[in-house]
Amino acid sequence: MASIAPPRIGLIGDGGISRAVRKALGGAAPIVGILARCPREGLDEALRVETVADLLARAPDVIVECAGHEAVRAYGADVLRAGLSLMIVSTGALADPALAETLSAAAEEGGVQLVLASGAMAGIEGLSAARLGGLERVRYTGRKPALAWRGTPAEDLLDLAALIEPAVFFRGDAREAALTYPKNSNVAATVALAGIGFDRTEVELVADPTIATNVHELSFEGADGSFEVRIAGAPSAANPKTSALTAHSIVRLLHGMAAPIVI
Ligand SMILES: NC(=O)C1=CN([C@@H]2O[C@H](COP(=O)(O)OP(=O)(O)OC[C@H]3O[C@@H](n4cnc5c(N)ncnc54)[C@H](OP(=O)(O)O)[C@@H]3O)[C@@H](O)[C@H]2O)C=CC1
Ligand SMILES: O=C([O-])CC(=O)C(=O)O
Repeated sequence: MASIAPPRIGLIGDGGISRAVRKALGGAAPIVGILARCPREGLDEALRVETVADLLARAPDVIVECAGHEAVRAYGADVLRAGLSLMIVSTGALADPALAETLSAAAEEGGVQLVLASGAMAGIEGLSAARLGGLERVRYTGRKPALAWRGTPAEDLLDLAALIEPAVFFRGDAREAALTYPKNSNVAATVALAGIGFDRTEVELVADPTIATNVHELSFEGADGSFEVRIAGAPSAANPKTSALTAHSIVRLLHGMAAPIVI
C-alpha cells in the first residue's frame, strides 16, 4: 500500500527547541542538516551547515526555524524563494511589516507557504476560525516566573529577584510586545496574526514570582461567541523561558506532512 514518505527536514538553530524537536521526532523523519553558526557540543558536525545555501543543498522538503527573529530575517526569504516551505516559531519577526511583506512575496515567488507554528499557545485554531465570523476584541496575557524575564527590558522596569507578588510591566499592543520582547512575546504575535492583527490585539506581560510555569491567557469575543483559553505550560528543560509545548507544536506539523489522517 502506498504511504506518504516522511519529510526530509532542515533545521535552523541548535538550541532548546531544535533539540527538543529532534528528540520528539525520534527518527520518525530524517534530519538532513542543521544550520548552526559554530561547532556545538552534542551536535554532529556531519549534520551542521553554516549557511542557508548549504542547508538548501542538502535537499530538504521543509525547513524549520527554531532560532529567533534575526534568523527569520536573515534566512526566511531565501528559503521561500528557493521553493521550500518554511515553518517558524519566531512569529514575532512578522511584527516588522516590511519583513512580513518580503516573506509573503518570497513565498508567492517560490510557490510555497510560510507556516506559523502555534508554539506555546493553545486555541490558535479557534481564534483563527472565529476571525471568519468576525472578531470584536482579542486580549492576551503572558505570565512567566519573575526570573524568566531576566535578560529582557523587564529588568530595567522591575527588580525581578526582589518581587514577592505578580507585577504587570507591559500593557500595549502585540506589535510593541513582539518587537520589545522578541524571545518572550511570540505567542502575542501568533495571537495577533491569527486574530485581529498586531495593532488591535491587547497584550499584558506579567512577571510572577508565585508561579513555576509559563501561563498564557487568551480571551476573544465576536460573532461566533466568547472564548477563554488559559494554559500553564511546563518550561522546557533546556530553556526555562520557552514552554515545552513549542517544540511539540512543530513536531505535530511535521507529523501531519506524512500522516494519512491529519488533525
Ligand atoms: N512561538 C512560540 O510560542 C515561541 C517561540 N520561540 C522562539 O524560538 C526561538 C528559539 O527558542 P529556544 O530554542 O528556546 O532558544 P535557545 O536560545 O535555546 O536557542 C536558540 C538557538 O538559535 C541559534 N541562533 C540564533 N540566531 C541564529 C542565526 N541567525 N543563525 C543560526 N542560529 C541562530 C542560537 O545559536 P547561537 O548559540 O549561535 O546564538 C541558539 O542555538 C526564540 O528566540 C523565540 O523567537 C520561543 C518560545 C515560544
Ligand atoms: O514559550 C513560551 O511560553 C512563550 C514565549 O516564550 C514566547 O511567546 O515567545
